[in-house]
Amino acid sequence: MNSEKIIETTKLTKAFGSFKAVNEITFDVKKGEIFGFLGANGAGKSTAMKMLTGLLSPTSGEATVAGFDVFTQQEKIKKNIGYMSQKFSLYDDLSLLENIKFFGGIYGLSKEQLNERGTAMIERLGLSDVSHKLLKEVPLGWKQKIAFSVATLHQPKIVFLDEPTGGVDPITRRQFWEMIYEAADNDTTVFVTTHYMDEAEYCNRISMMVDGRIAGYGSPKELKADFKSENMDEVFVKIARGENYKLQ
Ligand SMILES: Nc1ncnc2c1ncn2[C@@H]1O[C@H](COP(=O)(O)OP(=O)(O)OP(=O)(O)O)[C@@H](O)[C@H]1O
Repeated sequence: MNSEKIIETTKLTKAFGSFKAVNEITFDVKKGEIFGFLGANGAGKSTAMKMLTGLLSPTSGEATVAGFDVFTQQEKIKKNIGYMSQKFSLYDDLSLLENIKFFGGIYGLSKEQLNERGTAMIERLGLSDVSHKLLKEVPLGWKQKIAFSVATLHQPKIVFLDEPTGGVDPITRRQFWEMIYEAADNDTTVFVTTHYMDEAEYCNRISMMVDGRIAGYGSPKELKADFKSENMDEVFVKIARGENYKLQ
């Protein structure tokens, strides 16, 4: 990780009528960082993420993603990012390798790149022997790994992961996080939402949202010190209860 900012927001806001789903959030993400974006249900994470991925126009404030403006350069942003959602939209009736190639094609990779990177990816995942299996035949944990591979095959500058490990067991989650570390080691910035507080500990820095605003921001170590907590679970509970913090 270096000190170059790859995402930067200033008072970024999204209002639906008079309701501010995201209310003046200011934060930055550094290149190669694993940045955790946390908050209770309805705190405004998805709305913020949609603005940062060029899917939703902000109401006010400022933000750049990979150097591009979220108000005016949304198409350029989309070309420079990868995205994986909890409800990953891979095809159940395609094989693992076919899914990788199909979605890699959508991201604009050539046939040669798809063959080369798709096969290398499958090998790295240890799934070579089963690459012909249909997606519907494999466990959830494998699907998530494939979805992550698809989101990073075009080697984006930033990958956005929306609750990528929902519903899988701790060992599979741990393996998934190894992929995240590997991507970050290769200078891909990782922006990840999660409800698992053990995963929050794996992030370099975190922002925690409450009611559209940022209520906690810093490394896990800093947040534990700020909130006089032993672990991130405790930090989260204190923030969710509205204890001990100043909203941004
Ligand atoms: N299009 C919309 N119109 C009106 N209100 C909306 C719209 N989208 C989201 N909201 C509201 O904005 C608030 C924040 O929603 P958002 O989905 O961003 O939260 P979240 O933190 O991602 O929650 P979750 O973890 O449940 O996905 C919620 O109160 C939601 O009902």
